Amino acid sequence: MSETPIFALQDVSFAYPSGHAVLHDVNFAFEPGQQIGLYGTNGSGKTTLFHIVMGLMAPQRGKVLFHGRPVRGEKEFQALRREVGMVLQNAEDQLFNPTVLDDVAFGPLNLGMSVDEARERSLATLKELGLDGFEDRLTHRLSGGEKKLVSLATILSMQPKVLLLDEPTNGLDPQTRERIIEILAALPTARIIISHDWDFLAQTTSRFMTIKDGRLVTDVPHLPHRHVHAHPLGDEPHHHHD
Ligand SMILES: Nc1ncnc2c1ncn2[C@@H]1O[C@H](COP(=O)(O)OP(=O)(O)OP(=O)(O)O)[C@@H](O)[C@H]1O
Repeated sequence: MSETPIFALQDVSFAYPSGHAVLHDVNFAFEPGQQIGLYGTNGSGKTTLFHIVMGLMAPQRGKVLFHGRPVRGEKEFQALRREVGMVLQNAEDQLFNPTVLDDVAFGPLNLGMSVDEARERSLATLKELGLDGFEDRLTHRLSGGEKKLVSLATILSMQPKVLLLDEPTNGLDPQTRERIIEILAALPTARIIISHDWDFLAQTTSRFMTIKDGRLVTDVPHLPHRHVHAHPLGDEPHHHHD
């Protein structure tokens, strides 16, 4: 018997106001403990899917469930966002405070922590990400990779139960990417990670899902290799039969 999903999408269809239909009858249940890599070609609707889960956009058909109940209003989505933290594809969209500490402490303060607790939590998170000493830096002056790391810190500092990461390794150098792998590999937190970086997904998730033509089409355990050279969901390798 499976546990109640943390969140689920039920018959979700979504089109942008331009008429561009992106998702078609998507059904998906995210169960506790799952660590999923989400793959799909550019423009296939991965980010859109995340935005619908978080309540940033409403589907024309179907619904989002949170712990088995339909999520209807902003108040209910706020409850969902306490458990599900999303790191946006574009760090610039996530950072809106003057300093790094303000940004990283924003979530914890919002969750009701005291200023001291929030500061302590934020400094610890920054340290974990190798960003000691960054707390007083001005966010708008950071490099692209640093912004990416700080945006991850703004979510990790809230210690969400589920992490939704939208292309977290984009623009990172190999060492920084490796650090993110180490951090995520050590975290037990359930997650969905959108990425085209197979090796990264192999090290930070345990299943693959693909989205194609607006439908979730694959859900397979993926290769446990540390270095994945082949496209695991691509063409079948040619088998030679005797
Ligand atoms: N605000 C919008 N208005 C109209 N169309 C949009 C809007 N945002 C996204 N789209 C279109 O919807 C489709 C899905 O976009 P989405 O960002 O979800 O794809 P994605 O799978 O995350 O892509 P990528 O891998 O390139 O980030 C794309 O064709 C995109 O051009």
